[in-house]
Amino acid sequence: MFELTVRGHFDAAHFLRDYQGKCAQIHGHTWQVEAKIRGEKLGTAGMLIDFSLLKSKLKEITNRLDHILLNDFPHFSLVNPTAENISAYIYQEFADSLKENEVEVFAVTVWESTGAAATYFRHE
Ligand SMILES: Nc1nc2c(c(=O)[nH]1)N=C([C@H](O)[C@H](O)COP(=O)(O)OP(=O)(O)OP(=O)(O)O)CN2
Ligand SMILES: [Zn+2]
Repeated sequence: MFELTVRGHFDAAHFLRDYQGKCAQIHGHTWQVEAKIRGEKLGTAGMLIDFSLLKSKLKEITNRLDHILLNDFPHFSLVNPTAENISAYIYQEFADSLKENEVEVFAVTVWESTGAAATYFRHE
């Protein structure tokens, strides 16, 4: 089994509903995103899947979230734009974008700051 890792980032504002504390106020983060892909079969070039393809697909997703107020983004109108919910959103979108490829999106981690991150992965 092979595991590949690609990283991206986006800058966005958010505020947390149902939350007592400073994060209930609008504020921003540079969100770092890390996605892990797993698979067994290498192609003839010796690659599981091209890093450039993974990075461009991840960028297409992070670009949707870049320089916006996350609370205005349709997906986050019902669920709070926490690191947890953002990692689950990116996981699902990334997995959908790779469904034609013989790889599995294993996990997506979203770092809200250097000291705090949330990871989404599917429990077997
Ligand atoms: N489990 C989660 N907890 C919190 C989340 C989250 O997404 N998941 N988000 C927040 C806030 O967005 C907040 O911006 C981050 O809070 P906090 O780390 O307390 O604040 P700072 O980045 O300013 O860090 P300092 O250590 O206070 O400088 C809160 N919790
Ligand atoms: Zn925040």
